Amino acid sequence: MEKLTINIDLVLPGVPSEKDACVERIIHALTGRQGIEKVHIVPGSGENKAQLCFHYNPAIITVDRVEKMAQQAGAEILDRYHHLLIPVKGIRHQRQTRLLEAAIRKLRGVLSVSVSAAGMVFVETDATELHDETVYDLLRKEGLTITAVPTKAHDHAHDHDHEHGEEHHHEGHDHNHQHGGIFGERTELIFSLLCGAMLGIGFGLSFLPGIPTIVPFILYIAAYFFGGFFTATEAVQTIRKGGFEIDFLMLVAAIGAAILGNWVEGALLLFLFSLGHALEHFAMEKARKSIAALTALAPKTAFLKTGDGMKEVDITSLNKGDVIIIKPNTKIAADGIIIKGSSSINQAPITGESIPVDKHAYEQVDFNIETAAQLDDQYKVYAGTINGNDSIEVRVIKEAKDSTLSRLVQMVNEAQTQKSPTQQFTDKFERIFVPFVLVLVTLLCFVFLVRDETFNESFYRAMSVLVAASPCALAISTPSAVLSGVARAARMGVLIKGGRPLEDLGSLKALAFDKTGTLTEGKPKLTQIVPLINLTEEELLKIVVAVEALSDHPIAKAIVRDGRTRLAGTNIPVAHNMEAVLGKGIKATLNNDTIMIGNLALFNQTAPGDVQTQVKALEKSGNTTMVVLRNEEYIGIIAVMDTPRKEAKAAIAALQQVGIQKMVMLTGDNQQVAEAVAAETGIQVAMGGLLPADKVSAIQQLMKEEQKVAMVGDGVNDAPAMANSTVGIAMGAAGSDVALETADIALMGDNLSLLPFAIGLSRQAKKIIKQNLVISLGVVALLIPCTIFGIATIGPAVIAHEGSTLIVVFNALRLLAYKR
Ligand SMILES: Nc1ncnc2c1ncn2[C@@H]1O[C@H](COP(=O)(O)OP(=O)(O)OP(=O)(O)O)[C@@H](O)[C@H]1O
Ligand SMILES: [Zn+2]
Repeated sequence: MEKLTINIDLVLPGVPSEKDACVERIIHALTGRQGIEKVHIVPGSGENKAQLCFHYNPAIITVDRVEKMAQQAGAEILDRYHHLLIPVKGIRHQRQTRLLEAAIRKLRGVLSVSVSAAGMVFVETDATELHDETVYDLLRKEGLTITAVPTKAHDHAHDHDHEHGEEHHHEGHDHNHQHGGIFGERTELIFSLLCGAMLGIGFGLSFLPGIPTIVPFILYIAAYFFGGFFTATEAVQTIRKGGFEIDFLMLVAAIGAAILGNWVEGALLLFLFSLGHALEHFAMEKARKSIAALTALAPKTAFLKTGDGMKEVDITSLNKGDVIIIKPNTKIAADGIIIKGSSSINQAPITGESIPVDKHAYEQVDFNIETAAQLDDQYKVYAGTINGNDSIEVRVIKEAKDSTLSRLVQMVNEAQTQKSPTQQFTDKFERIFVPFVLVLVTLLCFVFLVRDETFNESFYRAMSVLVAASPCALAISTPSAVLSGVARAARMGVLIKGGRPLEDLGSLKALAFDKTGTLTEGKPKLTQIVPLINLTEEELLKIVVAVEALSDHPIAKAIVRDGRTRLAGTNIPVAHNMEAVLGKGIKATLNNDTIMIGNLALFNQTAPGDVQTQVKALEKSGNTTMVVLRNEEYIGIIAVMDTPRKEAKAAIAALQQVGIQKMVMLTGDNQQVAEAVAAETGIQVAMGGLLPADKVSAIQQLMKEEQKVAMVGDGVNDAPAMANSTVGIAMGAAGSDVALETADIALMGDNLSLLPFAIGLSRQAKKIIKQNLVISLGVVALLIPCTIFGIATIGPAVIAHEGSTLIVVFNALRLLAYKR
């Protein structure tokens, strides 16, 4: 049996993560084919992307063939399953999203669908049954405008041009369908105000003597028209789809009032209802615009270097490898590596950190564009960030659509379509509650049969109860808060991938941290070189640097960097056959010697007593210590020391303040160092000497004690622990695609101080969601008995109903202004 691992994004380019259904599909498609025994996912960690691992029998099938099969299956799946993320305009409120979802779901070939009230439609389709165009057409038929060329999570280069054309082609004609109407976006609000005006004037005139009764009557009819126009259009649309919602019921109530001769009351009802809706729509639009503002961060054009001059080009026409010139104090147009000049760059638009970061040119001229994303942050710039006072030249390493900013915007857009647990609960509640209300209202219409009252009175009571019991506020209470929370976080450089992580983060009490790179800088310094045999420090260091040069562990990088400086000028030999021993050390061959470098565990604690004592002594003083073995001989000890991040202590204290009770550090480093760092940063519990698998069990144990636990890490050797926690939080995600993709919450900046902000914001969001539930359910609970027993009539019922809807929306909007 042989194994072959292939990066998932090579077989399924553009698939957002290994959790995507398409990964399951490819595994399913390939498992059991002749010669292939097993296919499974190897989760990504650090800069290693997630991979597919194929276990195949080389006697039956060649490695080339396996690879071909994987590529082919991947292409077939991507051809077949499309993920469409479509930004639209014209969704007016929460309820409409459910109708839309239902309508889209009815199309044959739709696998999943989710619509956010802020105007983002996510559809997963089986393209053999359904053309993307059909989905777009349906959306247009529903009166929506598609505001941008839909981004496809699964991007096929070949059908892109075609789509572009189609989009433009349709645009002009869309406008007729749009809700807007003659006064543009504000039409609904203006109509409702007109309704109110007509009603007011008519009502006033009805008291003046000498005015024929027909005049106020005509004004009331006009008020009905303006107040009922949108409500009626919507009700008709809903009924055509076989649904039926509060719009229809409002209309029935208004028409009922008119039939009974109570035009004033009916018009008042329509006025309040339409005004409430217009304002609700207006408020949601505000949250949506806050997200849309992110997209506007990137400049539209770039200055492309051409020979000795430059020309302004559209950023979409930039290719990897192009060189662009960034003028002082302008926005950077693409993700890239600085190749000339140095400048201090304001990365706040992406990372939320307002202190500019000094960056300079990468010395090596012809670097590999494909792996350049892994270079150190000091050379890397991001689209959307702002250049300081010096001009720089940047080699583009990502196309516009793949830039960190584009990915961020796309993920924020996706996040809005993910329903939170509370919203799932309220949706479910409504499904049970609404039929119950309808039965109650129907019964109430017939009260006049058993009580001494007129049908009019019974009908009125029934209508008041109906208005009182409509759960409009409930429906929007959670999505509005999630939307505002996600939008606010994104502006600070914190990506929250939906309502679930937002709510979880807001309710957790325990946090686990990775040490290296999370609580510490992750850039240790070489502190000790101790030869154990007759070797000079220099000779020992040469061996160590040669071996560690093959590893990309942060410790290895540190040893190589500092070692090279110390050995400046001398020749460093080249080692071969590197093998990493997870969480313990490495092994390699150098001049026919086998060299092993690692902690005591690597040698199963069999190192001689005096070596152990020396190691323990070094560890006591906070060093991460490694023993060097040549063949059978212990030849030396080297030690490195990492420094805690300067913001760590304050961040931990702030976390305690926002109510995180338990904070634990998990590390592969030795217990002494773990405790030293814990003491310096203020963490209560330090657990050292953990292998990645031990970190997972530590998380599981914590979850048993605390229910919800977040794991904060940098994605290097802690991805499995992050995946097993309630919420995985990645730091420094701007520089690491993998961290950005796999985490539930990503801090774009490499700075811990965003964490208390994110947690504070989530707590606030959670609090607001709770308040909103109490308000919306409370009003309904109070109003139902009040209307049944005639304490409140339809007028107050409408006011309370619309009022509570507006209160919850505006309550949620407070999150947009959340300050740390
Ligand atoms: N390339 C290497 N060279 C020498 N020692 C190594 C190497 N990789 C790992 N080790 C040893 O194994 C230990 C655990 O490594 P591991 O990668 O699990 O954790 P870490 O990076 O030290 O800390 P954290 O778990 O907080 O990220 C290290 O402290 C070191 O002693
Ligand atoms: Zn395997």
